[in-house]
Amino acid sequence: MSYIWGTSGSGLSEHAWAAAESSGAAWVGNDAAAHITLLRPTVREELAFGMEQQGVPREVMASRIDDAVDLWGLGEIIDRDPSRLSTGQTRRVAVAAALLRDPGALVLDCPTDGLDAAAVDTLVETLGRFAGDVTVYDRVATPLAVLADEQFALVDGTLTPAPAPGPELPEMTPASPGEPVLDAGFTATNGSFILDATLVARAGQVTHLAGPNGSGKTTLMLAVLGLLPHTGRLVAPSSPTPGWAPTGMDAAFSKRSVFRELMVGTDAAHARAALEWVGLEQWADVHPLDVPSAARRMVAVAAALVRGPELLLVDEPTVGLDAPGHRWLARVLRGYAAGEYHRALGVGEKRPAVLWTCHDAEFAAAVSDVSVELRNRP
Ligand SMILES: Nc1ncnc2c1ncn2[C@@H]1O[C@H](COP(=O)(O)OP(=O)(O)OP(=O)(O)O)[C@@H](O)[C@H]1O
Repeated sequence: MSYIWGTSGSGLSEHAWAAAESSGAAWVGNDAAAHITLLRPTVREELAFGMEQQGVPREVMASRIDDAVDLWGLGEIIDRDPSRLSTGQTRRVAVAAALLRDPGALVLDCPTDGLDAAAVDTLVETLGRFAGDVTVYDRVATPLAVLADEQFALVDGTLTPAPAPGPELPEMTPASPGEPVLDAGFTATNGSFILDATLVARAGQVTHLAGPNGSGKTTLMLAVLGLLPHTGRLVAPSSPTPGWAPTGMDAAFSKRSVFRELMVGTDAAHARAALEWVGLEQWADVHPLDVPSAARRMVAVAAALVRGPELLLVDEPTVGLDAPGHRWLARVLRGYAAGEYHRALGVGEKRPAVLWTCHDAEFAAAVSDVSVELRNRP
């Protein structure tokens, strides 16, 4: 296996795409949802799609799909709409579909993004057994790097032998727990999925919301935001409403510059304060979709915190982050909970609560004061 890494903005995804096109390798890009065809009503039929195009006999198709369902843990979602899955479920389906075509070579861009630890293990085992050439692109070292025969850095369009850096783990002093800002003991519904969750997020602390793919972490955030129905106890701040940075951030941007994006729902003074405090000044006049992925992630986080909410919800912000981006994120999440942004706004002492999700257990533990695990089955 070749492992190619680069910082955000180095042209990594373009390089990956070009490598796949020129070699004819099967390709799964960093946006797994873009691989879902939207032509098929169930995950089973989605998995069959590529093999149908290849003319694979029906019984061979059925048996390969059964094996993939076992391998990737897709049994619970096999009859579900493939366009309405969780982030990690979507990537599992995209990677499984690519492998079902029995390709001679594979190019994967950030393939562990959104996958839980069990799915990452499956990916490591599967690629370890894969007979053809595999090229993995990523912004940091992931568990797949151990399989690499060679590692290269992409710098100015040129590949240079160099090992990928791991995410930097911040040194942190745990924060003392304040009053509960979010107090939930509720049942929420997301399509046919029912989430039962009990959770408290306290002022001044960064709380990590853990749980396997499809366990309901995003569902919980959507219910707290009032975007999904729930019954039971849900005590959360209502003014200002909680800030939310979704994993799929690109669809959330609606303005033609970062500065204008930060002004949504607030004013220029807040936008300026968030721009400076997060450290995004150089991108102020750039269209959000033209900003490299790590800085784009910080635009999404800045847009969520700009109004100074008491509760900040951040869903899988490490997706798309390079090593410096991890350092940046750790500073922003911890600093926000410590009240640094409110001090920068000049509104006095306030300790908000931060609730976030992240499948990198080591990084999550290094950034968080407490961790709460969801164990619902899809
Ligand atoms: N738009 C939707 N319509 C119907 N069901 C959905 C939708 N989005 C997610 N689900 C289902 O709700 C369940 C919980 O999904 P959710 O996205 O909350 O999980 P998650 O814990 O955030 O997962 P991941 O770690 O993969 O991001 C899953 O079974 C998922 O398939």
